[in-house]
Amino acid sequence: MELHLPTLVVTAVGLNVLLGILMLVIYQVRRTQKSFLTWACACFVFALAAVAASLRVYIDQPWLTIFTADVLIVLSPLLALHGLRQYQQQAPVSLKLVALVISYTALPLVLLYHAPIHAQTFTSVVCASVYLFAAVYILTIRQAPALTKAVLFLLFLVHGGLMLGMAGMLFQNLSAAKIAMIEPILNLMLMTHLYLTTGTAMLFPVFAFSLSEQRLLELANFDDLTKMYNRRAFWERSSLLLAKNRLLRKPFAVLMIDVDYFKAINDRYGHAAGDACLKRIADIIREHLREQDVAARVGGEEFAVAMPNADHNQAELLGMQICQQVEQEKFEVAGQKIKLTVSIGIIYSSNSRRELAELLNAADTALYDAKASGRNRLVFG
Ligand SMILES: Nc1nc2c(ncn2[C@@H]2O[C@H](COP(=O)(O)OP(=O)(O)OP(=O)(O)O)[C@@H](O)[C@H]2O)c(=O)[nH]1
Repeated sequence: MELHLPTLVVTAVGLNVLLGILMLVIYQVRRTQKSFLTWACACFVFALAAVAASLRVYIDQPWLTIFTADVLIVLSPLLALHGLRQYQQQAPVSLKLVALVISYTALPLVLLYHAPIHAQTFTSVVCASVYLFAAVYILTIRQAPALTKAVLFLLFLVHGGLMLGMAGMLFQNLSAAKIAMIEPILNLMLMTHLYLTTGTAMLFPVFAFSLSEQRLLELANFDDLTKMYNRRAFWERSSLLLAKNRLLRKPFAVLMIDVDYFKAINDRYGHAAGDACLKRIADIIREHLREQDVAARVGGEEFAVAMPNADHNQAELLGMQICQQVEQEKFEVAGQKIKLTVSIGIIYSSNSRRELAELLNAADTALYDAKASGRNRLVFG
């Protein structure tokens, strides 16, 4: 295959400058998202690096075409990674890691830049490490949508592998004569590197926006503490299930679950301990649900479960299991063992004819009765 490296370099530089400008425009609109500014810098730095490196053929100034170019080549993915960290943490992120890697890169390059092949081998190893680190890092971004995450992971992984391959080839052929022999392969690798960098940069805005979209959905539907549905999402989902069951004349049950004397737990052990208990109770509820059940945290220390197509015994069994497990559990918080109980009100509709609001009110009344008659029990409404 005929390689037109100069054309490709010009295209890559042009695209990265354009991408950098695009990120700057986004940053103007979203001043709070510093990551766009960092990604813009990464694009400009990459374009500068490509220009500096390509001048090698025309001028003999190794401090610029090798030392400066190689430092910039390492700086670009480091900045991209820094932007990802800023986006994930949504808080100021220290530049320590960037400064550290750049210092440790620049120092050996001061000694190596008069031997271009050695310098290029070293730079490839550092870049490979940064890309592989970024691949692992992207997997830790929990709330990222799976597809964008997988594509970015693959891009970083392939890029890391490519850089390692490049370093390996350069290392085995350290003499200039041998390098001339493998030049077409090196050029191909360089081309792939330019494509991969530009492709990755293009993905950043997509990644950032899909992450915000995902976060918005999470905020709209999920409770932050327990990761259960919130009251709104519970209402939406159980209304649909109830309507479907009504058509099929199938039964429907609702459980309202409330932690007993929870105020005393907060007062005695602190709010953080209370939070940890709520999280554990949410897990206990989750562990006993059937696949089709919908559970939610509908109030401070109140949970609800909708059980479509469940008979009376199944609703009672779920209530008993939750009651018993909470009672048996020793909630370990900050080295202390806390005992808790829950009260449960259950309402059962054999043909799902009642409205959701009516069922929830009836389950609430049953819960009130469970509290009034001594707590740590379940009562059917
Ligand atoms: N830790 C923590 N506490 C919460 C949260 N939401 C509500 N609470 C607390 O839950 C407690 C509920 O207290 P009450 O409604 O008086 O009920 P209780 O003490 O559980 O008593 P009974 O329900 O009558 O058994 C209050 O102290 C709230 O501050 C939360 O997200 N985290």
